[in-house]
Amino acid sequence: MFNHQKYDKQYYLPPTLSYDWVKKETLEKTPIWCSVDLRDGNQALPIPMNLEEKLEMFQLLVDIGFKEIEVAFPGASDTEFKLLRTLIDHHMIPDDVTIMVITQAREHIIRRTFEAIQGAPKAIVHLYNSTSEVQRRQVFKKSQEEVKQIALDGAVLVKELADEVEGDIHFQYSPESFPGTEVEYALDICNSVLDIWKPTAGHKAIINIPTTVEYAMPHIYASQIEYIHKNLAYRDSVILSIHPHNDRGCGVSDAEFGVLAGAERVEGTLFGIGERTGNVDLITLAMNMYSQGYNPALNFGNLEAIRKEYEGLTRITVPDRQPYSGDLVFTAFSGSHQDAISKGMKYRKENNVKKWEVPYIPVDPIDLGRNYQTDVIRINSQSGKGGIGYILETNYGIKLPYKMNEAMGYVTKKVSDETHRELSSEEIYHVFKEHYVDFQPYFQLVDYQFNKGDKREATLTLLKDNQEIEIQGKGTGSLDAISNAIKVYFDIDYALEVYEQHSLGKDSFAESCAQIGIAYKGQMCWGAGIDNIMRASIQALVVAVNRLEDLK
Ligand SMILES: CC(=O)SCCNC(=O)CCNC(=O)[C@H](O)C(C)(C)COP(=O)(O)OP(=O)(O)OC[C@H]1O[C@@H](n2cnc3c(N)ncnc32)[C@H](O)[C@@H]1OP(=O)(O)O
Ligand SMILES: CC(C)C(=O)C(=O)O
Repeated sequence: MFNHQKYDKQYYLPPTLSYDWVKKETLEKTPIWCSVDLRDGNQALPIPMNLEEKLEMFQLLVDIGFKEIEVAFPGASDTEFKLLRTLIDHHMIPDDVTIMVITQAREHIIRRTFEAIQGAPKAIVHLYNSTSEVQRRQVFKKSQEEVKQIALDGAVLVKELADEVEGDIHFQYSPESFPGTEVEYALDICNSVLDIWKPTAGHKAIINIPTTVEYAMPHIYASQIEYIHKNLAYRDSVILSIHPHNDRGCGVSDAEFGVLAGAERVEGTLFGIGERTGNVDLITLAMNMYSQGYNPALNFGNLEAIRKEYEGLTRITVPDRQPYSGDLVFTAFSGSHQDAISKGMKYRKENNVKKWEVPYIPVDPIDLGRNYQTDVIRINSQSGKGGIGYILETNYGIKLPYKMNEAMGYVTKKVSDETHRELSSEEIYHVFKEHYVDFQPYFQLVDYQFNKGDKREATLTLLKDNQEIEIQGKGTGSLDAISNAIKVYFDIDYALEVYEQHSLGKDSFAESCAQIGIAYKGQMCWGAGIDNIMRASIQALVVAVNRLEDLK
């Protein structure tokens, strides 16, 4: 039964509430990013990555620029253990990258973890135990003191074992299930763990506060983090880290507010892959900074390729609307958005604008490996002339007169509406060709010539009813002469109101596209031609005349 009365708040407020974080505007200093793709991300995959896939993922993370990577839960499986041995034994960890391994605060798992990292020049050992009221009562059946003791015993053992290995071992502690834990109690455990580790400014420890399950709104998390930030022991010797999940859909806000509140490090995954609704998406966080002019110290210039590789390794598909990385996030289908984007892009080009400020597109798709041809504007029945004109111009170099573009807009919209689907740029070009270039049901142009070089006297060869006919006309110029020949032969009068023409390429051999609009009985009829300059304009006129209703 759908019954909200079954639920109650499952979070705790800190004993004193302060909201200094609200006064800060945005993330100005890049936090330390720690990727947990190979651990928390992997933990959430129906088919966890195999060794080769993990090694490829590690390399991908290194290439993006991560300097801290949680590579494994070595106590979990042989594959996790082997990953560490492979990375360490084959010297695959760059000097500026620190690996992290996670362990429950349980003796045999801690010992196995240290076996896994033997020989690593540098590593973070991440110790955790669950501290929430619900888990103390239901899972462990232990008191606050007893659960705290699990953490302290773990901290002692981790310190002992670290002293026995050669590498530079840093410590991290997480009060797992923090959102369901009394905040003062969580702080007390963290400070007691720090009392054992005795971090120094030169050898800092990490205290990592997760929203293991996101139970509250982001401002609650920020207030909790601010409280911990202000009351943490050894503060100058501790890196305060956060690890947001996304159960309420606020992982990104949790992370941003958490950093405003004093966190210096953020754990998360690419594309937000992780337990249940995921970990915080580090791409979104980094790109949020980037799009305000800050260097996120991670490079997503090839995000399209990163996504494809990630999808292959994890067998998870990134949603089309995932911020920054989804297939459709730069794409406008709707007419008014397309109109503004197309005008914004034109303005940008014509005015040589340096900063990015195109309406409806927060970052330049090019920066993330996307393109303007296929990513920005796509056409369906919600689209308008602006978008359709943009597709023709960007993909085919065809610029239509305003009113013709409008007519083309309605024709294209109708096709999409009737077929009930999106139209590709090729299909849009096809619609244009069919309706404005090839539309000659009543007569077709075969040939033309001007008498003895005089452009004011034209002879046209037309095909009508399967027969070639020759017609002549005189005028003030070439097109006028041709138009008069048509008018006289068909005994029809119209006004040639619009005539535009442009080259379809940069060199002198490039074809030309002509557009002609003729007014007849209060209506505009349009035609286009693609050929050499003269033939293109005659073709355009022939199409426009073929549209006149009295010709039928
Ligand atoms: C929020 C997070 O993401 S935390 C990370 C979670 N990640 C994972 O769990 C992935 C890897 N985990 C694993 O492979 C396994 O769970 C292992 C290898 C760690 C442990 O496996 P098992 O020993 O079979 O235990 P399992 O996980 O099924 O059960 C947990 C048992 O450990 C106990 N336990 C859990 N944490 C602790 C702790 N810190 N100290 C003592 N006991 C603990 C539980 O109470 C339970 O005890 P029970 O056997 O008496 O019922
Ligand atoms: C172990 C911790 C950091 C964790 O993964 C979580 O609480 O989500």
